Amino acid sequence: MSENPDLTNERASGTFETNAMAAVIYGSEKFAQRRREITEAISKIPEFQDSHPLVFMSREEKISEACRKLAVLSNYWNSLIDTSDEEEALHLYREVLGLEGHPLALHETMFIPSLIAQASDEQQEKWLGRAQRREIIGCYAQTEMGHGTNLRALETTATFDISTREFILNSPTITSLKWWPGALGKSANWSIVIANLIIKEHNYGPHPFMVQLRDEKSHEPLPGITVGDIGPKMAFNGADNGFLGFKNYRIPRENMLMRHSKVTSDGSYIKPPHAKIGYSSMVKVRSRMAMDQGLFLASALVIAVRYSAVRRQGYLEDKSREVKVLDYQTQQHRLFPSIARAYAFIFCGFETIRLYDQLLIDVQNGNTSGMADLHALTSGLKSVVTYQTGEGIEQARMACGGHGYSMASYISEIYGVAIGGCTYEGENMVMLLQLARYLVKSIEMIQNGKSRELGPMVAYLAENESEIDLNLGPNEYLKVFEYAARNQTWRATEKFQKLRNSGMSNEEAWNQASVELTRASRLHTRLYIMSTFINHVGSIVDQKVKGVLIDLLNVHVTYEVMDIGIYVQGLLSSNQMDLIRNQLYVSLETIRPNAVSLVDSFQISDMQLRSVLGRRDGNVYENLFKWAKSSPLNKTDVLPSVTQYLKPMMEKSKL
Ligand SMILES: CCCCCCCCCC/C=C\CCCCCCCC(=O)SCCNC(=O)CCNC(=O)[C@H](O)C(C)(C)COP(=O)(O)OP(=O)(O)OC[C@H]1O[C@@H](n2cnc3c(N)ncnc32)[C@H](O)[C@@H]1OP(=O)(O)O
Ligand SMILES: Cc1cc2nc3c(=O)[nH]c(=O)nc-3n(C[C@H](O)[C@H](O)[C@H](O)COP(=O)(O)OP(=O)(O)OC[C@H]3O[C@@H](n4cnc5c(N)ncnc54)[C@H](O)[C@@H]3O)c2cc1C
Repeated sequence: MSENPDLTNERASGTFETNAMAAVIYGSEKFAQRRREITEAISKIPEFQDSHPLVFMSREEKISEACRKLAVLSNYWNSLIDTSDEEEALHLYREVLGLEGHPLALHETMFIPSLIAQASDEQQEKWLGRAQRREIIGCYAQTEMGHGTNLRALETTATFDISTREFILNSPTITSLKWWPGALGKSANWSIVIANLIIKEHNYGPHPFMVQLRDEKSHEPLPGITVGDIGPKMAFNGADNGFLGFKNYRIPRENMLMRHSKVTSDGSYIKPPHAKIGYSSMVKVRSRMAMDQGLFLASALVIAVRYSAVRRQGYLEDKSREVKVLDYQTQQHRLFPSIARAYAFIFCGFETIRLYDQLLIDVQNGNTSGMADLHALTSGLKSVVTYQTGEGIEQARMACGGHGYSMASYISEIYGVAIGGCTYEGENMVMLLQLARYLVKSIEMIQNGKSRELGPMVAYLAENESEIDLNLGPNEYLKVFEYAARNQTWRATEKFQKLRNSGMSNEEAWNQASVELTRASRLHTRLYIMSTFINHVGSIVDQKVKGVLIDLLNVHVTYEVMDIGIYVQGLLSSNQMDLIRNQLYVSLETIRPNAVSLVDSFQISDMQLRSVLGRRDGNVYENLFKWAKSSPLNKTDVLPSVTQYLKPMMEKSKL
């Protein structure tokens, strides 16, 4: 079937090459090209296709389907990608497995990175290759039923038995059961387990241990291990998140991951170079989240924008034909700022991934000085990005009207998976408060006359306000954001200090200032996102691409400033606010002809999107009907439930 002419026309109105834009989105022409090649190669392998639509499958079927594809994938892995390239691997996983989770997701995202960051050279020699070759499947078991946030209260213990030189693992209570780890329930046979290290009755706090859970031949749980699946979730049901308990389960001393902290055979403890170095796997995942969430948001927008260009409803001036709903200003206001955010998040993602890779090298060389900065940055970024991604996906769903609510759109599944990011890798409020600690410390440095020692990301906190001339473009909007973030950070810090100085405990003062503190963290992070977007656009060479991205940046800066209006009342007059509002409306119109091309540029395949509404060819209606007919409920005209219950009920009512 040929392409829907409405989409053909939209594509013809684009002013730039989508391949050139994809090169900007994905950081290089080479990688954008590799993504296309991988997608093309996968499309020719029939076993990678869903055996039937995932949305009609039960959980067991989803997990089985994911395992089937992983088994097929193992035959093609080396021929499809450069296995040393993490981004290629991720693209392959996304294309083949989609986003509903699978038994290797945590193996790749946390188990292997933990071995790289936490295992000594000898331990890597023993386990890393096996993990990378997928001879074993691992997970990351940290969260317990009773505690996920407050790691200092974890209850699982690893007690050193000096006589046998083993650790004895125990789960002393119900609440100490590990709860949530992905792939733990049914798939993983090894795990990195975070447990309190106890030597001679002294608790040294949470440390990582390499623990075998299941027999490598029979896959049966080993004696002393209780393990299983925690049941269905809001989404992500292709993953077997699990529970895990230990009863006097012994592992050799050499199974504590000892790159940083160490326990010698005589039970001596050697401290790590930084107290929080064991938290690196979390920082690794957080540093990826802006990218991953940006792609979740992008997926929902591809669906909503393409569909809005083929969906016709109502009239504007021309009464001879209904308009594309994408021509309504409300629809543009609902979708275009999110397109800008998706671009911005991906740009930020590349930046934080690079920063993590650099930090890993620094830490391996004994330099831990960058840890606090990256922890603060990624804590704020994961919180803001996951929240705004959730908002953007939900707006995309509503923008598709009734069909958006159908699983045929697939947007609800994208939403369910993405929104999990607000919780996993540190609950958002908690992580905003981690960033707030860093911001408060920065203000205290300024108060103590140490402004010069501030890092580049917080230097603006020490600056004075300057006049704003909004006609000058994005950098002036950045100043508006700096003003808002600076003002709020000072106000929140002063509130905290005032409460503390009034005699309140540090903890209670912090708690009573915490809503204001989280607001400061959000503004600081949104400033970082805007500034990264501006810098990125500034570095683009292709003039056509740059021109469109400047238009998109204009949508971004005007929308973001309008969105934080309450924080800039002291800086901007109501006339200036009106000016910005009008600039936003103008920029929505400017970007309109490029809307479809901007989402096409994400180059997310139909196979990955799984959306009837978001099909690249725009042939929505005939496929929607086909999809509905394939619903299991339509296998027969008369359901057994009708025969068994409704018919007798109706018959009875006739009497
Ligand atoms: C290659 C191919 C890849 C293929 C991949 C396929 C992918 C497929 C699709 C994937 C899609 C989805 C994947 C889903 C994956 C889901 C993964 C989810 C995994 C998890 O959730 S794991 C569990 C995560 N848990 C958490 O995040 C817990 C949150 N809590 C904490 O982090 C901490 O407890 C805390 C809140 C930070 C507090 O810690 P603590 O009490 O110890 O510390 P204090 O508050 O007292 O702070 C002390 C001091 O320490 C500083 N600090 C804290 N953390 C760090 C750190 N990480 N680094 C540096 N410094 C840190 C803190 O700032 C304080 O400093 P200060 O005293 O203020 O100077
Ligand atoms: C899809 C998914 C996958 C996961 N995968 C894994 C995994 O692979 N491995 C793993 O170990 N874990 C995993 N987890 C667990 C996850 O990391 C935790 O659920 C998360 O860190 C939040 O911790 P919690 O559940 O204890 O929340 P809680 O801390 O109980 O949060 C409840 C509420 O209390 C608030 N709160 C808590 N502490 C504070 C505070 N100090 N100040 C202010 N407010 C506070 C929170 O903001 C929140 O509103 C996963 C979770 C999900 C949803």
